[in-house]
Amino acid sequence: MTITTPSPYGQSQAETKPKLSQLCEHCHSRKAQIKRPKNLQKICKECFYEVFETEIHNTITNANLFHPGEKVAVGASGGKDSTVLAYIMKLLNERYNYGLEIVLLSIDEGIIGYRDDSLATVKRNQVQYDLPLEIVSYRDLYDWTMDEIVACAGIRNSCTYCGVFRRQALDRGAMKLGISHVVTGHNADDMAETVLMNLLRGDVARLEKSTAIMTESKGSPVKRSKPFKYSYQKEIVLYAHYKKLDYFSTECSYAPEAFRGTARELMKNLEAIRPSCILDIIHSGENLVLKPKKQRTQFRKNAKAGSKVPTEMEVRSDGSVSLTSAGFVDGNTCEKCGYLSSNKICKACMLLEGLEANRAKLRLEGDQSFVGAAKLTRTLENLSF
Ligand SMILES: Nc1ncnc2c1ncn2[C@@H]1O[C@H](COP(=O)(O)OP(=O)(O)OP(=O)(O)O)[C@@H](O)[C@H]1O
Repeated sequence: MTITTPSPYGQSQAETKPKLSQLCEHCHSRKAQIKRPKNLQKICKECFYEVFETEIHNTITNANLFHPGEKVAVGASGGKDSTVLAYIMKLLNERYNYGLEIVLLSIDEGIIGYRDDSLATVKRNQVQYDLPLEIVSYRDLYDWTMDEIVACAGIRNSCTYCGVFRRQALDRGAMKLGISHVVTGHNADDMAETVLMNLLRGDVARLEKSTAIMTESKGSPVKRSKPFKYSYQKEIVLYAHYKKLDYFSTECSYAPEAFRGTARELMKNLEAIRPSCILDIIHSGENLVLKPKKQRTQFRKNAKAGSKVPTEMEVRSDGSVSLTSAGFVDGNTCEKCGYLSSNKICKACMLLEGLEANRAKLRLEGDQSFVGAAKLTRTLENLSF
């Protein structure tokens, strides 16, 4: 088999699997079978499993991610990252006696032909890994599915809606299970991509948090962590492939957020020239020293006073939606849904308000059809809330 691995020096080139005569650079006894995307080391399958698993264990222990007796939910989408995460969490928990109680938590966003198929994979994983599974749907929580949202609000902002709703849905699902820690399959590529994106957008507030392995949002009792913070996407795929894990590999039916897609392309091009750049970008993000918050807040206030003042929701020129804080304090609950929120109205309710307004507008215009309504989608893509 030919593995297409980019050259670390200059132009991309197809590199073949190490020659069978080459010995593993790790154990020096077995034949090398894999060239590690992270450092181009030629190693055997067994050593690859060992280094890959040990690096994740080291990430977990260095960051003190868990404590014995803790109940942890694995955000399980059925995709490669979270499938490998569920497998590895179970494996490491048993190997190193973390003492965790692990549950699979899936969100059904209501995307026909995508999420229904990937959830079927999670249901098989539940049996394969012998882990309990909880499924929470947007339909039950918000009375909207993503298919309906896209038909109503257009495809351009779909990632924003989905991201806000999923975050809250994961929290709600975890709280329902009495769990206050969710782990997700976000990997090193995702993290480097986020650093780049925030840097390119000048989003200093997000830049500061983008390399955190554990995050706790204001107003949420559920913390999140990323045990794959230093794991390369390509290695996760190789691991899933060689371990023959059962995962769903189709991309989401809705286009990725435009700007993230561009940052991803940029990352891939950089990785092709210099594989270590993924870790280097994360390292740079970790070591960025930002101005003290007070000065930055003042700077933002001045900028706001002199220019267009962003309201609670702003549709940016690249099509993404920015939800800005209205300045309320921690510990509030949303006035509409009662869910914990640092704002008067939680982000999910703000988005739902916009959707309901659009739905009402469409009804006034006499158009009742939502699902698959291309004309409607085009019209609504020009609307902002
Ligand atoms: N529907 C979902 N239900 C539960 N967790 C989810 C869901 N979607 C995403 N996640 C969590 O968020 C992580 C990042 O999701 P993202 O949509 O960026 O997908 P991805 O990089 O393709 O990951 P995966 O391969 O696991 O689908 C996933 O690894 C998973 O842990």
